[in-house]
Amino acid sequence: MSRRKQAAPKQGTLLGFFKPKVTQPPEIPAPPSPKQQPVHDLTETDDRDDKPETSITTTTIYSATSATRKRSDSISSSYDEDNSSQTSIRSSQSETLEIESSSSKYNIHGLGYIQRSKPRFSSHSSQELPSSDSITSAPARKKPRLQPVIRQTVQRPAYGQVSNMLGPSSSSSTLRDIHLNKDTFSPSSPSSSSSQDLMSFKPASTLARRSASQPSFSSPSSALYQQQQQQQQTQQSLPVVPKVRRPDIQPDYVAPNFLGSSRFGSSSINRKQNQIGYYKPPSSSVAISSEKPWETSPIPLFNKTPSWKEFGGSKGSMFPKKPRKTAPPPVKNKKANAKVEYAPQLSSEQQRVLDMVIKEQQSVFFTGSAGTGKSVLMRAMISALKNRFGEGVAVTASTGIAACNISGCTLHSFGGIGMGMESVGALIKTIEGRKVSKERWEKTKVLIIDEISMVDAALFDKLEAIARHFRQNPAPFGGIQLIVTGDFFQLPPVKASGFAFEAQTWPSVMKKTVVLNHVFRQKDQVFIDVLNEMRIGQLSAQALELFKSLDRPLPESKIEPAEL
Ligand SMILES: Nc1ncnc2c1ncn2[C@@H]1O[C@H](COP(=O)(O)OP(=O)(O)OP(=O)(O)O)[C@@H](O)[C@H]1O
Repeated sequence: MSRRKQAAPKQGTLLGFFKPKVTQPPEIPAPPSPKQQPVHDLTETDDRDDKPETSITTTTIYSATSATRKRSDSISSSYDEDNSSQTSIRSSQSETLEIESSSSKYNIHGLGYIQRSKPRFSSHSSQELPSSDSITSAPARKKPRLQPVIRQTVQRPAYGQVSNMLGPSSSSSTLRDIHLNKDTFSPSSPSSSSSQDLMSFKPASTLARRSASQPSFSSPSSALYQQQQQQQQTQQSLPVVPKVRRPDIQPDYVAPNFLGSSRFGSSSINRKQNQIGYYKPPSSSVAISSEKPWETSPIPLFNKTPSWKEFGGSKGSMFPKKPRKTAPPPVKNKKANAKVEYAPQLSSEQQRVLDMVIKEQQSVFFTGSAGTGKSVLMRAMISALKNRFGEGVAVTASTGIAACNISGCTLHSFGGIGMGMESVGALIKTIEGRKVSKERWEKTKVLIIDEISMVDAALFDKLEAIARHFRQNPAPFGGIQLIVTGDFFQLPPVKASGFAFEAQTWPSVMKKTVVLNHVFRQKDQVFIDVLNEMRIGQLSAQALELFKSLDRPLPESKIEPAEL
């Protein structure tokens, strides 16, 4: 403290030439010797270095003094209205500022405030600043040691406290002026207007390092100090809001607490301790008298942080999801194991064919004209065969569409032969490389082929040889019961190697052939007879007259008739 008082401005000292109305650039005084260097608060702010600082660079001094001048101008502008006594305040405060700026070469934090804020007016011209020549001619000095900027613990005064700090005649001062001052200085007696009191200003950083617990405006006579005391008393007198445990009655809606969600990275929060159940009244003057504030509070209480399970969603999801149904037990082959219940009322001829297949277990080829119920009979057979043999029943067709109609696969896919263009030996090698196809040939007991009219003879012979090879059975088709249906009067095979019934192995395989004659699709017997004659390509005279009687011009349409 005693050292700080020695830093008062004196004529002829380092700061003496920074008078407000100097018009010529001041000369740069020679750097004082260590012995002449005034001792100031630097030793108090930095305990590591008790040596007086002599390494003030010229630039720092000029910047600091220039800034100080601006600061003093802005402050003095608040006083230069009609109070002459404040002139001394201005000058003394200005000197104090200069002292602080010059003695504390590290007063960069105070300087920063000045540089960011524009002076409200400038009564001093730039001629007061030293010229660049004088700066360069200044002797080189030791590089200053930068001090860390200590954050102020001074409580920022409210707007209404500005006048109390500066006195009754300082109503024109603004918070900005106080803001500039409070970062560097703390008035020990703000209400005093004498220069001596202002000279006793202390750097706020020094006060902050001395005691953080002491208020910056510690004078009991300070209005700010009194207001702080009143605030503390008011806070102590406020009612204590009790912490409410989780109520027994759950509210209808529980808002999600996003902080408790692991999605936001706070999954480590102990949710038991994260119960909000804690009602804070909107106004501190309102106290809760009820033991169950959620019953009387108009504000809905979020009594508990719901977990992601309680909220009905997955982790990180804020929307409830439907409970997932329990998965059914795994089934190896659902299609094969499922019992097919298809038992239409079959005609007598249909039933006879079914008995030949099921009871007599013979390979049967049944055919018939359009609408005789071949597909209906086939479905009934599949149902009966699957219920009996299970996975041993292979349902195939010559085309994909026909296979879909009976819930099967193509004959090529079943055999694992691709396009089936290679020789039997090559196809056998191909199948041997496919474990699934090989096992299928070995395990199949009944092979169903629909739309046999599109299967060429060569393919039929290849399949028969492949079956005998993999089943190691010299019987026709390796002992597989063959159920074949189709109408050879309908679509022929794509490859013109002959129909399937023209295959060499066809007679040995198909022991039974049944022709269905009852047409279910049409009821007009004349029309049925004409269709049957057209099916075999032998139209009678009556059929020709009937068709000619139907001859008429087609209505104009964009749809062109298909060419068969
Ligand atoms: N036993 C039956 N009782 C009653 N209606 C039947 C019977 N069998 C088949 N039908 C009906 O006859 C119609 C033709 O049957 P389906 O399609 O099986 O004949 P299709 O021989 O397969 O014909 P297409 O050769 O043109 O494919 C269908 O409407 C079907 O419902």
